[in-house]
Amino acid sequence: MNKPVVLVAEELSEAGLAVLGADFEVRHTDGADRSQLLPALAEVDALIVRSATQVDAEAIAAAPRLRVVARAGVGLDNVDVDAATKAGVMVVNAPTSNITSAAEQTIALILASARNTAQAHAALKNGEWKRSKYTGVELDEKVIGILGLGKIGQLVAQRLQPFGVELIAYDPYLPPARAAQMGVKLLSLEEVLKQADFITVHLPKTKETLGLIGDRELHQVKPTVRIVNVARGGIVDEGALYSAIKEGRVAGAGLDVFSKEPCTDSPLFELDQVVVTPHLGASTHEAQEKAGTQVARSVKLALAGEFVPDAVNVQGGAVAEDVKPGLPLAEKLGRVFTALAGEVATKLNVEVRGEIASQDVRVIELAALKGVFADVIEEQVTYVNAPLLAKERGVEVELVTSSESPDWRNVVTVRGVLADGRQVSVSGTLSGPRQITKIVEVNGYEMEIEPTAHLCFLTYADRPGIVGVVGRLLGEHNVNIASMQVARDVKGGKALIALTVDSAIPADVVEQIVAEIGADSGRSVDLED
Ligand SMILES: NC(=O)c1ccc[n+]([C@@H]2O[C@H](COP(=O)([O-])OP(=O)(O)OC[C@H]3O[C@@H](n4cnc5c(N)ncnc54)[C@H](O)[C@@H]3O)[C@@H](O)[C@H]2O)c1
Ligand SMILES: O=C(O)[C@H](O)COP(=O)(O)O
Repeated sequence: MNKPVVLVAEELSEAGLAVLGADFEVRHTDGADRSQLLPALAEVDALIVRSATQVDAEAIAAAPRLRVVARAGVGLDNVDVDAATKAGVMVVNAPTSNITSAAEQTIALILASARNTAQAHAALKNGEWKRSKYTGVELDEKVIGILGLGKIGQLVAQRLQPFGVELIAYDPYLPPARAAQMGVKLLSLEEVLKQADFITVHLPKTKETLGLIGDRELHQVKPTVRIVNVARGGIVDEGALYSAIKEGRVAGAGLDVFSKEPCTDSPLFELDQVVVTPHLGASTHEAQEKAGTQVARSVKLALAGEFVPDAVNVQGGAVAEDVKPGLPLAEKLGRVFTALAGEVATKLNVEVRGEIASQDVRVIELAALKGVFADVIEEQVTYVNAPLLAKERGVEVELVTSSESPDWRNVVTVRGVLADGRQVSVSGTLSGPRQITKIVEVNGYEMEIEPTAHLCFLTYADRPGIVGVVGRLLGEHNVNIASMQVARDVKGGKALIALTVDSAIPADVVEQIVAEIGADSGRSVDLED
């Protein structure tokens, strides 16, 4: 069997490659070069990138087999997550892998900017002993303004605390109490701009943050302010920063990131007050090892069809161990549901009852939806795009949970209303120490059958002789019955036959059975992939 192909489009640590191991065919390309990247994507199952590869809609469309894009780092501004979601492609990152390195790089740039370290170093190596020119400022008793008090902003705050600084921050999405716990006062952007002696940026690059620190904002700051950006280029407008420094409205800057990268030529480079590094925030051995191994583990999980905790475009959080076995069960129930319904429902309830219902079981809803659409949609259906497919088709989906489950430890039910108002339901459980998957209810009839590769359900008016007719017709068409159960509401009422058979029952044979026994409905279900 061919091994899944993992395309590594930027440098990945040896440790990351080692985690991938021998089960994958690992290919390499230069992701920054479109003419190499696009053709290389044609056969890949997974793509691993850092920040230099644009994983846009065009790249995703060039990869028909793609199942996961893994960003070996934090920022996802180079990945079109919406396009990936529509294509059913999971996107993962390594959200904590390089935050310490980025925070340390921030401290380095703050200090370098305060003490002119880089400029003095360059001058001295050039034979110039200039002490007064490079007189700097202390951090002690200064006000540091942090824009974005998230993971990195918080680490920066912790690391600055011992310098005797006052910490203020702008982050409208963080509760003030959480900031106060860290000794940081949350203020408006305007107040931070007015009060800060140093401003350090730790925001994601989004529509709101692009150009957030522009000309207007740089007219509000102290002329002694130094601005450090280790987040993303463009959050601080480069043209506005250049003018502000030139005009003496800003004292200096430390920049690790640029609006267009690689950036080897910028008016800012001409200014002695500006210290720059080429996007080195995450470039430490430690961060790269963590990023590489984390994304490699995520890629393995994703290609094994398992839930990936670091996936950014899958609803629900980490999956508890006792919830995991419910995923293949729910997916099977979703497939049986659609086969029984013969159409996509207008309203779907995914019910989880029993012990596991006390956990976060949103992923069971996803698995059921994945099953519901698996056999009716041409494109690949995954945990990623299943909710989107439901939304696009106007299917209302609700997750119902209850710790009460009278008959079974845990039961999952997929219940739906069809366009004509009919209701269809199927329930299943994992039974016994071997956790065998069983269907325990169909359309209100109790039963116990294993959802093997080929199933058939017939609903008819209860009367003698029906089982014989079904057996004879299947025998005549060489379909071997593995198991059969008959359930009914009341004697002489409505009855249901559930069959497991050894081979698929051709549609015309089902029709013939339905006709001969005068069944209300007959549905065959093939769960074999
Ligand atoms: N230079 C590097 O090598 C390097 C390394 C790692 C991360 N980064 C970048 O650093 C930045 C921060 O990363 P993080 O892991 O701390 O992210 P994070 O998501 O943990 O934190 C971001 C913070 O910004 C806040 N925020 C979001 N939008 C905002 C807005 N419009 N106004 C004000 N606050 C807003 C959020 O509430 C959050 O607290 C990202 O841009 C990331 O890409 C750069
Ligand atoms: O967002 C990130 O993780 C950092 O900016 C690092 O990017 P890099 O992996 O390209 O160094």
